[in-house]
Amino acid sequence: MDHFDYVNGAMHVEQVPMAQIAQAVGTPVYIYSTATLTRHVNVFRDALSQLSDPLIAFAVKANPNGAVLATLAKLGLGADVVSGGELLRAIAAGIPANRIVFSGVGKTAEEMRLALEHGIFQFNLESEPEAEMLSEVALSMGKKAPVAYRINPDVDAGTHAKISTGKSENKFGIPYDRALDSYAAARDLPGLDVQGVAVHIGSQLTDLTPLEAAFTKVGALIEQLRAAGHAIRTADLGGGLGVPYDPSLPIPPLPQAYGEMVTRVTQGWNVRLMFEPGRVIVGNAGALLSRVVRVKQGAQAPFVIVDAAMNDLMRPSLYDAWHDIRAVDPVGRRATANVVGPVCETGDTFAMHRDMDVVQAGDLVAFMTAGAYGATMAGTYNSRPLTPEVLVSGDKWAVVRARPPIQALIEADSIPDWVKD
Ligand SMILES: Cc1ncc(COP(=O)(O)O)c(C=O)c1O
Ligand SMILES: N[C@@H](CCCC[NH3+])C(=O)O
Repeated sequence: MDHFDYVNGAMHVEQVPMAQIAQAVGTPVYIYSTATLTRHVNVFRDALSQLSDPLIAFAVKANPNGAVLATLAKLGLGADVVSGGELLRAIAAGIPANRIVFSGVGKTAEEMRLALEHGIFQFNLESEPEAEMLSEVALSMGKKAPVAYRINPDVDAGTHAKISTGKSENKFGIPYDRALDSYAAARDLPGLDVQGVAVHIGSQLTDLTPLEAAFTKVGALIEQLRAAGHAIRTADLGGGLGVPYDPSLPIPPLPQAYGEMVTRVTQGWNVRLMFEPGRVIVGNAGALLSRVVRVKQGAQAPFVIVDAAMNDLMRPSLYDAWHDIRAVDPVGRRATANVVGPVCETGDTFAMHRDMDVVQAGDLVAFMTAGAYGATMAGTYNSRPLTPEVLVSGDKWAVVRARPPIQALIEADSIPDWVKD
């Protein structure tokens, strides 16, 4: 978090005081650091420097903001997309189609057509019916779709159940034991060009062991597929590397250790390796800035009521996720408090019994490590407008997504005359 730090006692993002952004844009507001994004891309890329021409496809779902994507595009990243919307955002941000991979269990024919029109690098298929549909769509356009099957290796990623994707009971991928049959069927589909294998076992992983187990299974499968006559040229190892949120939990492995493991395990595979990192690129490059509305006495601890809520940052209510909460101008004292938002749900709670900076009404607080799965998962529950987003670079900053006027929420509805009468 070195680009989010205290200068003369007040928190800055690079050279810009957070208070200046709050003053100009209002709160809550997401703030991203270009310097941190750049550093993370370089660290991740350096960790893979032993590999020849890896494709690093940023998982757009982690942060689809156009300015963030354009920053990553400039740094040479590709994109892993899971919808037509993400595909169009990636392309609009300058990510070339030949660096885009399309994941997801529910791609529609329309989304397939869009991706084929743009000429993306690879579709990661997740079922046989999907393969059949893609083949038909490609044929109808006179094309062949480049595909990999995402396999489900039945490996427990050891992360939160709601973000585990590699166990046999999860909806993702094709069962490992049936993979040879699925590939054989895909080879017979005239609209497909079967080029690879893909895997992604979950997110916020804090241990490399399950990743290594999954990759080892991919390596064994590549051998079997080649023996069966498939020309496997790519292997997509997904994303999943965790970032440090809570110092009381095991510290996630660094990209360097991940890169060493990947280099070792994939030796001799003779494929182009692909990666889909999300959180590790953007997580610590963002914070959610919020203002304390009031502090209310509680039975055990005071409730710090802030103007951000579960609709702005869903992770605590959805996964009991822990985000560090810091005063932007700390007074130098700490105490135990509960931090909650204004939404009418008990789940609108960011922290309970948290030892934190003492704050009072009007103070600014920053929710750290909010650059991944923050703004992208926001909604308008309780008729709250979507949170604006700001990108900082050195001493420059810009609003990269404006706060929509409340009126826009109301005007979005149309009331038919027969309801009014
Ligand atoms: C297919 C796929 N690729 C990549 C990612 C990115 O994961 P992470 O943000 O954990 O790196 C995800 C999300 O878990 C995913 O579902
Ligand atoms: N939304 C999740 C990550 C989901 C990963 C998507 N496959 C989180 O905030 O941790």
